[in-house]
Amino acid sequence: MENSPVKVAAPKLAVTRLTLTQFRCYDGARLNTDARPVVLTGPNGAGKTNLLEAVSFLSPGRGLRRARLAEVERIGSPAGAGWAVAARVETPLGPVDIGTGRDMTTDGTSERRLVRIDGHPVRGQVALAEHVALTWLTPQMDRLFVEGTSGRRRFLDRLVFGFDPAHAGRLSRYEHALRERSRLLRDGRGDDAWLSALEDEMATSGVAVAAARRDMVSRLQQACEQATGPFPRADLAVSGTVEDWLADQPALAAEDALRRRLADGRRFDGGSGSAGEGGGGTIGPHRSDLEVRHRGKDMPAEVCSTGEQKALLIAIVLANARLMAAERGQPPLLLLDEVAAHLDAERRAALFGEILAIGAQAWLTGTDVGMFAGLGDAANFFRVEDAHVLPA
Ligand SMILES: Nc1ncnc2c1ncn2[C@@H]1O[C@H](COP(=O)(O)OP(=O)(O)OP(=O)(O)O)[C@@H](O)[C@H]1O
Repeated sequence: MENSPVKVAAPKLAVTRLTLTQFRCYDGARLNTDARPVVLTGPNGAGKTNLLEAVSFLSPGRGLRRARLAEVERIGSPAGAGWAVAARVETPLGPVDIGTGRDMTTDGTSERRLVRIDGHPVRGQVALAEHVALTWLTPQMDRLFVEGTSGRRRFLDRLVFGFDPAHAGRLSRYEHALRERSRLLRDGRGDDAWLSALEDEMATSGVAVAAARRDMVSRLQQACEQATGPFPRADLAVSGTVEDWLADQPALAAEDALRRRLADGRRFDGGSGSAGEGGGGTIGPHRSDLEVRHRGKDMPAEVCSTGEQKALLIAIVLANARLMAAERGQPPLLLLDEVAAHLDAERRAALFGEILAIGAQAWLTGTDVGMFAGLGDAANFFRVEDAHVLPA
């Protein structure tokens, strides 16, 4: 029997209304909640993860499935309808109405996402990070430590967005310049001044990206140190050439060094030698990695068991939420897809206890409502059935 855990702190950031239109399996759906955690239960294929995915579109990026925008549109929806997610979000600065969806004004092949904040269109998605911080754990992330570095970089960057919304802009400027430079080098076009301008952008935003990740990892490590309870202690490090430079030289010197290395590496980066994950150059923050070790086992995360890897991820996500609550007075939204089912009763109670103590609005899914009994009346419960959301 799980005990109803610890006191409920006042949540600071919470979705209180969510409306989906032509989104995945939903023709239309509306869900009203309060700031407590949200539990969604129902059979396989009912539409639980799709609701979490809808919430994930309240932050910049491609959502928790990294879907192409066209895939998100309900199969069988009226031609040209386009999908949309609208939400009322309570924030420490007051309520915000966020609307987002695929841009249907072009030829229907657009991968551009439109964003409206309080009814006003905003350029790009970066503005979302100024209002909503969110982190997710999905079953697909069970392989985060064993797959390529890009997933771990994305995971880390999402944590950084929560503290530093400008990180999203820096990252997209860096990636844009990186792609442009690769294209010019590959095509054998591009004069010196053009390439230098792109490399200058890469040096300034790239070093800022690396510095923000280093700073995040060091603060997150401290939050991991303070963890109590049954989740494993994680040791974190971010590895990469620029990160190494930043360990013993100021940012301006690192920028100069990166600019020089880029200018010297044009011939190599234009050839096949730079192929591989991230492409377009052998050094820079597109090559960095988040390295995680299980302290108790004294082992790198990638050789830990699947269950241990999941527990490490939960430990990191909770440490991040505690850190945000302490530093910003505002924990992030937590989207925890099928997390409870994989935990034993002790860890499940510890997870619920932490969520409530931090005051985060966590969105939790599972097939069995009994798994969530430990939350007592401290959560909003919904039953999801055949693409319909019903109060439990
Ligand atoms: N673009 C789409 N149009 C219509 N239906 C879709 C679309 N994309 C996904 N679906 C369907 O949505 C349904 C619900 O998926 P979802 O992942 O939300 O289920 P779930 O309740 O989380 O299930 P599980 O417990 O198995 O994880 C699936 O049957 C899926 O085929």
